[in-house]
Amino acid sequence: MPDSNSLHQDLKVSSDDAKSASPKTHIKRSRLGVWDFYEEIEVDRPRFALAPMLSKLKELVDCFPYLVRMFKDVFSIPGCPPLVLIFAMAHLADAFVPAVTIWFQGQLLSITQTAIETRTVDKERLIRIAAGRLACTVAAFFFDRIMRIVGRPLNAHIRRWWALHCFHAYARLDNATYDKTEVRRQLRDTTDDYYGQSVIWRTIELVSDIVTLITRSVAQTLVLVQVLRGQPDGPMLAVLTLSAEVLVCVAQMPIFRPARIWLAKTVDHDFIKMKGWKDAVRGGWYRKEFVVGNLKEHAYSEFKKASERIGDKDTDWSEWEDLIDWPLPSIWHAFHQPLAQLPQIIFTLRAAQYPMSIPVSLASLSLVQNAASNFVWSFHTMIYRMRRIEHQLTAVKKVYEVAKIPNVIPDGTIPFPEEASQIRSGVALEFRNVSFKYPDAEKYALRNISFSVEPGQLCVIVGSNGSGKSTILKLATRLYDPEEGEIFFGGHDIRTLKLYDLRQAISVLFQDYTLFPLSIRDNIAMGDPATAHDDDRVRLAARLAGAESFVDKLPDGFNTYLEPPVSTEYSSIPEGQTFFTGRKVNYNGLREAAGVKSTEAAALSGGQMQRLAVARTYMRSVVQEDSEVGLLLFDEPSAALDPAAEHDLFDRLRKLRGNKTMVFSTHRFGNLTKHADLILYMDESGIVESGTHEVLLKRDGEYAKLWKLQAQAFI
Ligand SMILES: Nc1ncnc2c1ncn2[C@@H]1O[C@H](COP(=O)(O)OP(=O)(O)OP(=O)(O)O)[C@@H](O)[C@H]1O
Repeated sequence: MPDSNSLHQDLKVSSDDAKSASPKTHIKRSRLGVWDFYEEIEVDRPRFALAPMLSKLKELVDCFPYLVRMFKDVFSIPGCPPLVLIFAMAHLADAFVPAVTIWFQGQLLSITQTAIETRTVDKERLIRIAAGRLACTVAAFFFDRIMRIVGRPLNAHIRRWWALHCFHAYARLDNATYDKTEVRRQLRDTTDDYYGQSVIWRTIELVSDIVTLITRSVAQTLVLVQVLRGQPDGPMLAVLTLSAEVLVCVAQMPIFRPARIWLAKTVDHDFIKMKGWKDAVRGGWYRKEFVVGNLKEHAYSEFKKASERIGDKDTDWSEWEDLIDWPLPSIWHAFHQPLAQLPQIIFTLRAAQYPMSIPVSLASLSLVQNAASNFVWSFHTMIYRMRRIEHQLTAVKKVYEVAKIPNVIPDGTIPFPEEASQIRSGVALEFRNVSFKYPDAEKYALRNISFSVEPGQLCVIVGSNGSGKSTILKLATRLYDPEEGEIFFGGHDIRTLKLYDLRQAISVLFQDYTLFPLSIRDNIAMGDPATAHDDDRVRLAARLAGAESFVDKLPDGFNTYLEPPVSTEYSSIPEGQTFFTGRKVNYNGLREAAGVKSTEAAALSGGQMQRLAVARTYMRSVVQEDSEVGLLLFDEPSAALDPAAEHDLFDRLRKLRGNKTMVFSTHRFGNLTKHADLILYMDESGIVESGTHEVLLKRDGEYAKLWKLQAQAFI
């Protein structure tokens, strides 16, 4: 583990100033192990020492409205207000227990003093004090129980509400927005569950802890001052004992931590390679290639070589982060030790000076130290919580801001279609001088593309890899908007149409389709959310796609999960371990009793998975007689199908589509292009040929060449 010295050294040795980020800041780059650390430094940083603390305070103040909103929201969750009140009351009542305990200790001290002076003891008072102390212990236990009992359902209510909030915030994001690095980061910071606790619940706990601890510390101090007022050297002992602790704690307060803007990344090939290999041996989906490729030895040797090259620099960023954020505590700890000894030293000196008061002083020293350790515990806990508050409040702010992340693709206002008949006869699609570049890409994916597909026509796009066929389909569904040019859908510029209506009117099957971690039934049913409940429709869609028979053969049929999203949990004792008694740990009996299968994932072939994806499309566009879909888009829907299944798919699609407009992107012409009303032949420069099969054959250009090449393969 690196220490602060190496951090300091690294920063000093290899820091250099990179290019200016803005007129008032520059970026300082440092090397920390395998990490490149970039920090934004203000050029005209004010000499004013409190500035970083004030920025931190401002940050906290900015988060405050979100905290208020969070509490308002929690109070609006059905069932929560009474639980919150009970929880808060128990917390507050608990805060006064230590102060009452000190008060009883003070009473004991005064009895001791009287006993020394008068040689008599008030027994009744002594019993009352003992009973009072006992009551304090019982009360503390009781309040703790209440907090636990109420906390559990409160957490559950909040978690449920929070899960819905998060789900909605995630689900509403469009593709281009989700792809943005800053959005991914924002989402990652608000992960909805942390050991079953939401950000909201953790914040509530934290805030109530801090309020309780402040109340507890203030109450304790007040009672302590009251009790020690009459004792010789009492206040001085109290001040000395507490100040040492306060000093250390205060130094650790977040406000004393400078506000820094930084990022760290690594370009160390060995570190990245090791991480890649670690993922490869741990992730189940790589195992097949791993085993078949005989990668065991190769992987180990690659990992070992990288590990030897990298040496001790193989540190995750989290280890450096601690040092960057908390460089001070060790210095303060050095002061702490001598300060902590001061009360004893003073006491010894005073005892030598006034030997008669030794018993009382001893009792007050014990009371002070007792109270101090209590106080210090509260204070330390409070500071520890305070360290988290900044992070926690920022998390709450992010929670609400995630729900407001604007989507990159702006919504239109015009409803579509104006009349249902517009859909039934198919919808026209036109690209007019469209150019498009993917975010962060340097090269244009499409340049000046124009074509027009009339309502009800079948258009097939063919051409070389990377020529932009899939991109055309992505732009037609507004996953992205073009940089230049316009796209018309049913005669409207698609940017003016309501996004929901546009996407309702289009059914699309992407080349890189995704099967969701849901049951096969749900995977097909989501093709048409409006009729998702209808099992017969799901079955029919599966039948049309040629999936029904193999799905029925699976042990759980349509309820099969391809990759179970929840895995079976086991105790931490590993399989095969032998106990002291000689018993060997074997989970097979438990697995059998619980009906856990030996392999949890259902294995389907690539073609079978593609049929499921096609079934989803059928569900949406073909099964429904009164379908609202007017344009069907297919991107390589037959890539994983055998020739018979492909022929079947193309044939069925042509027959079932009725009057709907259909656009296909494919490399495998089959007999599809023969039936096409329009064929677009693309290469990297754009659309190079267009027309019907006959026209293009006659032209004897690129399309004709490719067609003949494919036809020859079958002669
Ligand atoms: N998400 C992306 N980000 C950046 N560039 C992309 C992205 N997707 C595709 N591209 C690039 O855009 C260009 C067009 O890609 P597209 O997928 O549309 O081609 P295609 O004709 O469908 O290819 P294929 O026949 O291999 O499926 C390619 O140069 C590709 O590298």
